[in-house]
Amino acid sequence: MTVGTIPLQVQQVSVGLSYSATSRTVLHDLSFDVQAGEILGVVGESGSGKTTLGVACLGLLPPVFHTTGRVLLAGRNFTALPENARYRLRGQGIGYVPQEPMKALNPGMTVAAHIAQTLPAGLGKKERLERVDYWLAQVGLPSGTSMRQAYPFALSGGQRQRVLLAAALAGEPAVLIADEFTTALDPATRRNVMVLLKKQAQKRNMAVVVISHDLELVAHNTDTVLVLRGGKCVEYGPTQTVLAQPTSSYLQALLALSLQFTPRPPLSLFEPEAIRSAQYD
Ligand SMILES: Nc1ncnc2c1ncn2[C@@H]1O[C@H](COP(=O)(O)OP(=O)(O)OP(=O)(O)O)[C@@H](O)[C@H]1O
Repeated sequence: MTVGTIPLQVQQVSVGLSYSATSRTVLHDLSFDVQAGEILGVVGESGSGKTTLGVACLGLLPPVFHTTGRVLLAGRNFTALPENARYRLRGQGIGYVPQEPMKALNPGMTVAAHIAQTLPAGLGKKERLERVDYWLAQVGLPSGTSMRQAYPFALSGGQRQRVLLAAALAGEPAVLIADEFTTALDPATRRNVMVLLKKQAQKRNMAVVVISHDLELVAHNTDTVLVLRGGKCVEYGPTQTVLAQPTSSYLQALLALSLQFTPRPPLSLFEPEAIRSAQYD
């Protein structure tokens, strides 16, 4: 990539959805850039269009969706490319960690095969094996035969998410879109993979889009944030500024809600009555 080129530019992207009697707009006229080394957080309530935005950037929305506008990768109009050219760019031009690991992993492929398929072409067998082990270790999974030869059904949810992250990072993409990729991870592992992602973004000038419900994760780990509501951008800018001075009533309410959380007195285990009578409103 030429120095100074912006890895990801989303320009006036709108996405409509039509099937049967349904016809509506899911994303409304979104525009933003993600610079080399930048991590952009995309937040918003369920159904606000976060995943649709990520998949639209990859040009992988199913036919019920209609996309207008442009997605540029390193200045090149990705949207206008024929599908075979876009296919070649996925993995190393633009990588993806999908939201649903079990759907994304091929049940007939081992962990090693998932990671190896995104590695740069032309590596020898020994180097491929070493790189698979390297990426497994990077995401905190054991390297070695038993993990390499495991099939997805034998993995926990958090292990599956990390295999997908390892596979995406192994492609050394210029742009990475990671959709809710820490939901099945314990807090320590979540922290470690975020540290890994930040280091990779800086080391390789990778532009990253992190899609998440988790305001805290976004607050601590992203440079910029885009808040979606009903498919519209209601806030966009440097994360610390946007979170410190929210202009939309939506983000103000969201922030107030996260601050209002007060821990409840602990319930004694093995006391079903206490659990039944507890108020979780
Ligand atoms: N394959 C599909 N067919 C029809 N409608 C869809 C499809 N995928 C998504 N939608 C609709 O598009 C809208 C945006 O969905 P999307 O998955 O992008 O939201 P989201 O913000 O990622 O939600 P979540 O946080 O729950 O993952 C929703 O109204 C959803 O119902």
